[in-house]
Amino acid sequence: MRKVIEVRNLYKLYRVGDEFVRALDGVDFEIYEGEFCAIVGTSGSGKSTLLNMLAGLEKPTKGEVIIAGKHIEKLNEEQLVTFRRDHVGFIFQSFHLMGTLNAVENVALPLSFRGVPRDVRVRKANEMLDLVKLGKHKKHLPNQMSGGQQQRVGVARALVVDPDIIFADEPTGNLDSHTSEEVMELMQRVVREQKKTLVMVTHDDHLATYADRVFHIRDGRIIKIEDNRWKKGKEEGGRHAETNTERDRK
Ligand SMILES: Nc1ncnc2c1ncn2[C@@H]1O[C@H](COP(=O)(O)OP(=O)(O)OP(=O)(O)O)[C@@H](O)[C@H]1O
Repeated sequence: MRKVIEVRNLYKLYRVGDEFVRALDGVDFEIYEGEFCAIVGTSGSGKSTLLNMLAGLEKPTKGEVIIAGKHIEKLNEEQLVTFRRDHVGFIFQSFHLMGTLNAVENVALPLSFRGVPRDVRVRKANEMLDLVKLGKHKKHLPNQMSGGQQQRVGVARALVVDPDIIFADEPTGNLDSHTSEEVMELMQRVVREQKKTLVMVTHDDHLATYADRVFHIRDGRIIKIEDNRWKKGKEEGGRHAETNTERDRK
């Protein structure tokens, strides 16, 4: 199985007044093609900082982030924009949909930034909305849809560019618990069907159980990597046996 994300000895220090905050304090892991991974930790543990490093939105203080074979910590701003456009899809907590555009137009938007012809954009957006089971809401504006439906549009929009990796930052943070479970089931299904790699950040231990592997982060360190595929009895469970042990480095 192909390695899609490799993080080596990653540090991020922030200066606050005279002090340094170690937001990431020596992080190492690998994520493979087709995995659904959750990064879980309490507020301030370093989740968003880690996701920002993986997405190339912030530079690490030290260490390596290798995505699809590219050292992204070495890319300049312009190269990072290209890298994100070509390899990455995002799902946000607050959906980030355009209020004046209907569901099809919202999903098609990332394709227009790539210069895809209109008929192809519309066809792909329609396909993605069918995939997330929003066939009946294609012409609806965001304010004519529920939170769960809006996040389904968000999932379709992340998928439409056929990215190698999808990053999701608290994707169900604005949804009630029932709707959250539905969105998690949807993400689980699309990862499997579309063979995507999904990295999700959450503070919610229960939602993390939807992931294949769960990375527990505390004080900027990965303290444990759990493999849920064993519990779910999935066929490929053995692949990461070596990473399934407690790795408390304290
Ligand atoms: N720009 C910044 N300047 C200074 N300190 C920062 C900055 N960003 C994050 N930190 C600090 O780094 C640590 C990790 O923050 P981070 O936002 O990654 O945590 P988190 O797990 O995502 O928290 P939350 O769940 O509340 O979003 C915290 O101590 C935070 O105060």
